[in-house]
Amino acid sequence: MTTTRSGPEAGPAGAADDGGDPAHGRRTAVVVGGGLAGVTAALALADAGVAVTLTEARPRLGGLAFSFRRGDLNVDNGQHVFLRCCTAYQWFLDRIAARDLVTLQDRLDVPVFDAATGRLGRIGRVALPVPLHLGPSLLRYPHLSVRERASVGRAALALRALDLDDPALDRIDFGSWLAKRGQSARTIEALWDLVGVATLNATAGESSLGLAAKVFKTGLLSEPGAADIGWAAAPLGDLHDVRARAALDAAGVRVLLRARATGLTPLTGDAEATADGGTGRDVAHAGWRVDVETGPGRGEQLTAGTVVLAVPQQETHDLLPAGALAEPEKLLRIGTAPILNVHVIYDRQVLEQPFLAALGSPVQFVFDRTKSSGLTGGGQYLALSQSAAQDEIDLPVAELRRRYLPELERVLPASRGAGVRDFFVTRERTATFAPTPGVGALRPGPATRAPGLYLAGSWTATGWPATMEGAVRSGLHASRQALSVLGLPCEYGVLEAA
Ligand SMILES: Cc1cc2nc3c(=O)[nH]c(=O)nc-3n(C[C@H](O)[C@H](O)[C@H](O)COP(=O)(O)OP(=O)(O)OC[C@H]3O[C@@H](n4cnc5c(N)ncnc54)[C@H](O)[C@@H]3O)c2cc1C
Repeated sequence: MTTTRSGPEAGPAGAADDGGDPAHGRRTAVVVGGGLAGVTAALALADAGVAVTLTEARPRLGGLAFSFRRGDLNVDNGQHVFLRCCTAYQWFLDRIAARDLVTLQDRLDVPVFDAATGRLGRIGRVALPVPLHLGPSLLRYPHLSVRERASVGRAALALRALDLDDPALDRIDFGSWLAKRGQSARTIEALWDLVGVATLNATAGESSLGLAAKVFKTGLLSEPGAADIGWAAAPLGDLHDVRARAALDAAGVRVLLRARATGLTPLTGDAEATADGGTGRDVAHAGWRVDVETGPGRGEQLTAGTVVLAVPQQETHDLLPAGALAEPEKLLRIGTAPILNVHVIYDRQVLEQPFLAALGSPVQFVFDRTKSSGLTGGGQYLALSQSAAQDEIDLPVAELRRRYLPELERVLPASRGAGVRDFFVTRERTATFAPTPGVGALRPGPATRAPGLYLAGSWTATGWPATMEGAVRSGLHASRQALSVLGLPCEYGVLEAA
């Protein structure tokens, strides 16, 4: 059975004001998708006085950044980090009152262990202006020769001179660009890819120079503290689900979980005429009907003046009404890339630091998740974050176990002889959009040609790779566009930062 709820009826406080408004129904919104982009858009719209319904297909909020229970353990689907330059994500943490659930380094410090040589190096910063702040750690970096270290400085300066607004950068691959600037294969592996694979989810050769330049310029070459690393000190679900839900409830957003949007239809009248014709955003429209499946044979029809689609690109393509984008098939050409997480519970402590990066091994980054997972009993819980994991994402657990336990013994000598209490993996096959050269031309902005319909998601044109920062920014971009059309103020200056 399908029930119908209009936004003003369904909406919380403030919605009733629309009853006498000639633009009845316009100050109502449905946000489809409860990942970081959708939650952000819902909060921003609600904060401006719009009556919002958020509809999420899964039984929880948080999208791709979530946690789940495994026995007594809280497990993150994948290790998530942010940098101090991720101003929008930190705005989000403040908005959902979750700042107390993250840790942010006082000063960038990444221990890098080379399993082939047994040497430990560090990437860190000192109290000097950019780019000198990285100079001392680069000079001491043991994983590169003196000549290679000198070449890094020259490439960094060339990178710094790039204009991020130049669309030509998107058509060039980062690996070729680095090679042309004298970066050896070893320099790319031991330095550029160390950072780039984790942030872009692709090697330099597979990455758009535009996206790589965004990461390195913003993170390493803008402010001295920009690359200080932060991570959740609690299960991701405590932030992106529990606290986000509390913030949405407090803002009066109606949240529907297990509620998959299955159709989006312009309401009859003006909207029908404009949805496929691109007749301009100033044409009055009657709004949208969003069909939502809430269980077998059950559903709701939501109506609203504004709709924000904050779902992945494939789902967006399938929900978009005809004519909403000039070339909707472009969305299907945005590829995806996997991330594998390998979880190991040892019977003792084998890693002293919060995290470690590895070279000379398939192991990429190892994080200590003992405290945040709630593990008790004196053991240690390590999560290996393996980006750009195309070759491993479908391997059986037993094979991954055979591969990774010996590798961990090479990377973490203290794990030799330690007992393994549990070993499991989490696989995210479509963890991010693939940051391949040319992807920039495929990513749409927040506005569509259909009045009142906006797009959000880390895959939209934020300038950022697929990150929590990009997701939050996309939600803010979409809501800012919507609010400006509605004539409502949007007071978040955070978009101008970074
Ligand atoms: C393993 C892993 C590690 C990562 N590591 C990092 C990291 O270290 N740092 C970082 O910044 N980023 C990281 N990311 C990327 C980051 O998690 C994402 O970019 C971000 O969370 C995407 O948010 P989003 O809201 O754009 O999309 P999503 O999270 O995909 O949210 C979309 C939501 O829409 C819902 N949905 C889909 N279809 C419908 C429908 N028809 N109706 C209703 N709801 C629907 C989905 O269930 C989902 O909840 C990582 C991602 C993964 C998977």
